[in-house]
Amino acid sequence: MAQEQIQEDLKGKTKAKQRYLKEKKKRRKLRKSDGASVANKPKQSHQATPEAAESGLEEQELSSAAEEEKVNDLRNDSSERPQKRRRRDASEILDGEHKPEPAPSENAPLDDTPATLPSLPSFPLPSLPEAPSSASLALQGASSAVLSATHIYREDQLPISLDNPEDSSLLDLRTRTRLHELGITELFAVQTALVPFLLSPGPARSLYCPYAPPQDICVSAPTGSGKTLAYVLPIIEVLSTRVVTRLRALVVLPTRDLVVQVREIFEAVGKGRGLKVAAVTGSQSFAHEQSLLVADKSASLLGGSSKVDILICTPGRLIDHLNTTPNFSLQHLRYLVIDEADRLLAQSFQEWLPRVLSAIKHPLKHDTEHIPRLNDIGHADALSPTNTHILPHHPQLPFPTEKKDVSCQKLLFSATLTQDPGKLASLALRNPRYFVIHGERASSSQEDHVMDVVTEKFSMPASLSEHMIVSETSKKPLMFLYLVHARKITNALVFTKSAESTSRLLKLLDLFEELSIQKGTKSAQNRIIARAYSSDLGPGERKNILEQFKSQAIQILICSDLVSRGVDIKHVSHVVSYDTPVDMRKYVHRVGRTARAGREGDAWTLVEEQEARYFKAMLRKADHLTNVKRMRVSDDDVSTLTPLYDNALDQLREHSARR
Ligand SMILES: Nc1ncnc2c1ncn2[C@@H]1O[C@H](COP(=O)(O)OP(=O)(O)OP(=O)(O)O)[C@@H](O)[C@H]1O
Repeated sequence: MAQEQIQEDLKGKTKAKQRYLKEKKKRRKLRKSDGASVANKPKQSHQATPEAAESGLEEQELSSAAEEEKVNDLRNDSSERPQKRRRRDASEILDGEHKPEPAPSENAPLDDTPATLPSLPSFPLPSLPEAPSSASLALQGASSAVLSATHIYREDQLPISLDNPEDSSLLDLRTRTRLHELGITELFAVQTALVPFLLSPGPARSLYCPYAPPQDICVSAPTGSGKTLAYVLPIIEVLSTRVVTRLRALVVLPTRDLVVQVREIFEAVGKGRGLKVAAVTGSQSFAHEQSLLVADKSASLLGGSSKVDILICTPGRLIDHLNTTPNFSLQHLRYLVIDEADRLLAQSFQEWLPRVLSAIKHPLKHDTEHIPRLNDIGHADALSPTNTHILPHHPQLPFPTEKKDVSCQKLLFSATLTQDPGKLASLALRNPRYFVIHGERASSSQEDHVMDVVTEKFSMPASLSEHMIVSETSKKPLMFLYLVHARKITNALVFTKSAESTSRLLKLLDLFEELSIQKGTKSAQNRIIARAYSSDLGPGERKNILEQFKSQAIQILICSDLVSRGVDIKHVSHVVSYDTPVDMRKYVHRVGRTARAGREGDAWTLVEEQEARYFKAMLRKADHLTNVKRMRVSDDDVSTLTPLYDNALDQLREHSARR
């Protein structure tokens, strides 16, 4: 019985379900045919149909339809919403603060047209200030002395006349005659600017000028342009007027070779003028140097004692004498010359510069016990005029006691003068005056010249030709042999980076020459003579080798950078940088050993492939890349040298292995 009842119920339920499914089908059809209208159908409240209420399935169906409608509503409204949002944003900006949106009144008509906004005031867009030019940046730190430098050009030369007693160079007739004897008939540009300036009538020509102390001088002029004579001539001219011998000119140079060279020039030009010149470098015993410098070592003299008028020295030896030699005093100095100034300023050996500057200004230890009385001194001029204030009052003092300064004038010279304010400040220059010597007058404007000085772009001799050969490291010695044999380079200075590199290159060249003679490719008379020149050699040996090179008994001198600065050997026609110079200053000084005093000269740099980028960048930075021509050497160019070279290389390896 119960079984039957259950089956009846199931039938009833199945019928209801069938009815529901029919209805559902109908609705679906209707929805499909009425698709668009359904989409736009106004929103209405959903009421569950009685059938739907019968099943959970229907509820689900209805909620998804409602969802669909919501989406449609959102789509329809989407065109309006951003406008509303924009309006609110604009009012926010105008009022400067967020205002809550007013609630729309119930009767207010729906306004779909966008409200006209008041026009916004326009403000300039923020932008970065214009970047200053590199020129103005560079000039910012430049001193007024550099900006108002005197620029001179290579062609500004001044003839030295013997007929006219009043020559415009202001040189004494005796000096002019001497210059003619030495074959110098006109002043080079740097001399044309400096000699008349340093010899102008007035305090500039006096031995002491404590009340009108002279301006200090900084000179930047290319290598071989005659800077040495530019200071030698005025010093000889002014010091020749002296009565008593005092140390009045001190020339400081970085190397012994340069000291010897400058001393020879002073002696040659000053011949017959009665001035005593000495050089101290440490190549002689200290006691011997002391006996050259001071006459009296026994008593303590306020004014010091000197046997020389002009002293040329290296900084190290100078400090030794300042510290140790009794009565060696700089208080009478009229000229302090710092040649190759940038190199010397980079050298802090025993703090040489502050020590020298202090010895010029304060020559005496302020130790009253040791100050003798005026009567004991004997000579009124024993003490320099600047220091008379330390004497006890005496009515007959020859100098008034007004404010005065030391008469010493500092003269700085270099082909690569530094613009480093820190280094220049250490010199305590007095109202400095700059002189800069350039190449051709027409090549650049005055502003360009100032920029070149400030950015340390150095002038080069106009008569110099520059080349570079880029090669594999292993082929560099072969390239050197190519220059020597195929390019016939002779009277050459060859620069290497180290004493080791120097001796290996020399050995290779010697072996190659020997093999050439053995194989009969050259005669013994045509053998190229080369020597090494480095600081490893003693002073006597160095002097000897330099003299042989000057007399052309040696054709190739392989050397370190010891002789890259200042050394003046007239017949050097070629310079080879076997190892690339590490900076532009070094490059300028190396290549400057040739093409001196207007003569022609060739410079070659051998650049290893991996260094080429750096080397070119260095030249480009100095605006000099276009001046250095690249030369390509093919295998064919060196084919005749290669077998002997390989042979020489094998022998060199064996030689090195034996050592
Ligand atoms: N007025 C002149 N007439 C002829 N020759 C001169 C004159 N002045 C200098 N010389 C010669 O020019 C050469 C170079 O001079 P100097 O050595 O003074 O050059 P520099 O400018 O000091 O070079 P560097 O910067 O390389 O030291 C020397 O041989 C010198 O004798």
